[in-house]
Amino acid sequence: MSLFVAEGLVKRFDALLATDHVSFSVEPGQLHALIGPNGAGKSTLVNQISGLLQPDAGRLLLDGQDITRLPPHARVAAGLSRCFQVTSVFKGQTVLDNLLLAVQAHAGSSFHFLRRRAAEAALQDQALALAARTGLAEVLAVPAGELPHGAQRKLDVALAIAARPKLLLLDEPMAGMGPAESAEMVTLIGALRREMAILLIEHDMDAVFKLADRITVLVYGKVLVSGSADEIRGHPQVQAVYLGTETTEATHA
Ligand SMILES: Nc1ncnc2c1ncn2[C@@H]1O[C@H](COP(=O)(O)OP(=O)(O)OP(=O)(O)O)[C@@H](O)[C@H]1O
Repeated sequence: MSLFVAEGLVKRFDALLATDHVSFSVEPGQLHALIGPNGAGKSTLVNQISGLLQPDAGRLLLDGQDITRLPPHARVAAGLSRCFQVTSVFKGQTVLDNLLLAVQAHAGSSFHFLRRRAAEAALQDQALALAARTGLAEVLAVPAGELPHGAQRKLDVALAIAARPKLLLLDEPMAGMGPAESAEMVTLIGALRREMAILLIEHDMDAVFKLADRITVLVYGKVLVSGSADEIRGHPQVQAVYLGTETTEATHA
């Protein structure tokens, strides 16, 4: 069974069909990338998946559960975490405090049987483990707002995986990064994909081809093609529409 299914999604903005009967699925353990030129409808689709926008038709299934009508926080509880293009950290708080808040928010009742000291120690352990996994162990005492851009994005990822998602939705995690920071983010995502399925929306094509098991290409709100990284790389229509050098979008990508 697919871990995540988008089935016949439709979203209209007046006369514009921004999502035109989009269907694709993410398999367990896979990193699935969603690419497409500017204006193809990626953000509109991601917002429907995370629950910020309601589709006009179609449905979304996560691990067999219909999540189409759930509000965003209920989707997180169901196992779908999103990392935003715009950072969601508390900038005045230290990295450690941000991690502790996130771990605590998702701990639920799991520490209720512990005494307060022991529960605090368990939360602290989880926050430190999260920092180690995401390469933030050296900057725990730094206020989040003072981190370099790349480290802020890592903190975003850390906050999203604190919820222990089944599917992690990464919305342009490399945006605004230089080559060194991008390379670090590719390494981090590469490590996470062993633990959870990932849906990656990204303009950086090198990163997409390095990381993706499957790629879905959106053009004018429609799925042009879905396939393995090799199939997409060699697909003539994809090359013409998206990877070709003749369009400004391709330069941007
Ligand atoms: N709230 C809205 N109201 C009206 N039109 C919208 C709205 N949001 C998006 N659109 C339109 O829908 C189309 C798809 O936009 P969308 O932002 O989803 O594309 P995108 O692939 O994410 O683009 P980019 O890569 O530039 O972020 C565009 O033509 C856009 O102008």
